Amino acid sequence: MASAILSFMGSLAILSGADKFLTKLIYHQKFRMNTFYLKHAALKGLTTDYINQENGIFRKLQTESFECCNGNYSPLSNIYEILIKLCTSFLGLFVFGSMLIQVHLGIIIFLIIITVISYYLNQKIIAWTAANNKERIGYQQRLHYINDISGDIRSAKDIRLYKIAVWFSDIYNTNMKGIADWYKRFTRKLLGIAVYDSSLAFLRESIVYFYLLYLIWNGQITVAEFVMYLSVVTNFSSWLGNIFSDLSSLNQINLKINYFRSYLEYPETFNRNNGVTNSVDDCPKEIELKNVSYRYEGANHNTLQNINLKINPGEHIAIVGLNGAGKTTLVKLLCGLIDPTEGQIFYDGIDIRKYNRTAFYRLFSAVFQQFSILPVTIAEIVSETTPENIDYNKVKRCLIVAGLWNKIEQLTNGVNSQFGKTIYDDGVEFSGGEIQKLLLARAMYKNAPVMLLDEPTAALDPIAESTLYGNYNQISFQKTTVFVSHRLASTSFCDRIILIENGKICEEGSHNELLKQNGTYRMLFETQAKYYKNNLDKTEVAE
Ligand SMILES: Nc1ncnc2c1ncn2[C@@H]1O[C@H](COP(=O)(O)OP(=O)(O)OP(=O)(O)O)[C@@H](O)[C@H]1O
Repeated sequence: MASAILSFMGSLAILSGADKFLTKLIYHQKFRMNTFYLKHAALKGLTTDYINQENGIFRKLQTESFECCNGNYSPLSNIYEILIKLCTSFLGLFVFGSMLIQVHLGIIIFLIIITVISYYLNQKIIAWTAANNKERIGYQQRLHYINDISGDIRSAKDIRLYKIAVWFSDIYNTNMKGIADWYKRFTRKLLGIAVYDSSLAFLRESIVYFYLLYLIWNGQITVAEFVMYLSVVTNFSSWLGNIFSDLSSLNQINLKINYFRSYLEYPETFNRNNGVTNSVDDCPKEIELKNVSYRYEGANHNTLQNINLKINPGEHIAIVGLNGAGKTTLVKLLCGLIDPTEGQIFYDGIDIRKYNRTAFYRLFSAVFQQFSILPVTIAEIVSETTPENIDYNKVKRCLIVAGLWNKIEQLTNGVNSQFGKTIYDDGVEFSGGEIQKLLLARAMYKNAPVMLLDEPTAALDPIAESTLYGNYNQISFQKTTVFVSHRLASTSFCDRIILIENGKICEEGSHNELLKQNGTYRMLFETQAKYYKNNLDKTEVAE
């Protein structure tokens, strides 16, 4: 008897020690695995085809994937812990099972049946949670959004001027109430299952208890053994229950890993590791669009429809049109951020799908309306390279032509000043127009053969704008340029103006040719000119 009790106590100590030791041992491994997969998730996001980033399904998978490996309690880091728990549970099951088998095999079978029933009862909670999770996540997303935006400097002005705080506070309360209701329903479900679960545990304990009493009655075990076996039964049931719940957790993690895998394996359609590179040099080549149409994912009509356009090497093109006409979409097509849904685009006579896309991007310097600037030094932003590789004279030249040098000169650290205060307390903040000049300097530094400027002057003051037009020849020297603008007068220095209307090229020619056509361009131009002229006339009359 003493040996049985000793082996019982020893097994308990070994199992709990093994569990603690292994859990500590994997701590470092968990961290390594998290960072490894986080890096892959980030790399996929950074390098995936641009079109994937515009795709709702991809973005959802991306969010799920980051959640899967972010933090010490993420599903991926739990794998190790669960596997260790499973090992110790199996060991415990084996140790206590071998003790119980000496009493009666039927007890083991009975305990397994009770545990399986309890497991299926608990599966009901998991199924309920899965079915109602979308609702809970919705509340949480809205609450997170408000939490995030409350500290976002970009929204701070609108929040104050449009009384958004009051509005958001109502939304906050509604969602807090929604989530509290959700947890109330969840708890009710949990309690319902807990009643059944406790009844099962009671049934289990009673039957085993009476059976062991019966054995004492018959003189088959002593009172001391009775007490020990009671404890063995509880331990056996607990290890068995752990195994079932760990297997269920592994199953759920498996689902999340499937999301992660779908994200990492999300199809990439652009040529990356192979493809043509021989036309990618400093010399601009002919660009031709043949019957190009483009439809955004989920849209019910084409944004661009059957575009045919040839841009000669070194030609300066202006693209004009009303809001939503498709100008930016055309620019994205030209530089290969998106591929036509119909038709083909050729660069130097070769379909751009055949190019190595990474090399192809070297052909373009672009300034988009939506920009991204990293919190690094001004020189690093302009040169897009590390400090040891920066050509500081070139940085200066580009900043002068972009009209930003006077501002940079006044900064204590000049071009080595950090941009923005998101990371550096002493970072410098720029106005909208100054940011646009910085982006222009960056585009010039890249010195690519094709320059794409999508409304580069929208935020510039009249003098800065006029200086830019004056410098345009210098900026665009020996380059093909595509200049998108709503200021029609500014397009007159371009060789050719393309007017896009309803996704099609409606008018094409020089400024004077388009005025003579008496069409939409003339109407738009006169509408804009009239505004300036009328104001000027009024001022002169007043004088
Ligand atoms: N990522 C997108 N997903 C779905 N539709 C889009 C997307 N981007 C643009 N669109 C749609 O395509 C149309 C053309 O957009 P685009 O940005 O090309 O117009 P634009 O001529 O540059 O307009 P603006 O002068 O206002 O800048 C718009 O009606 C817009 O709703």
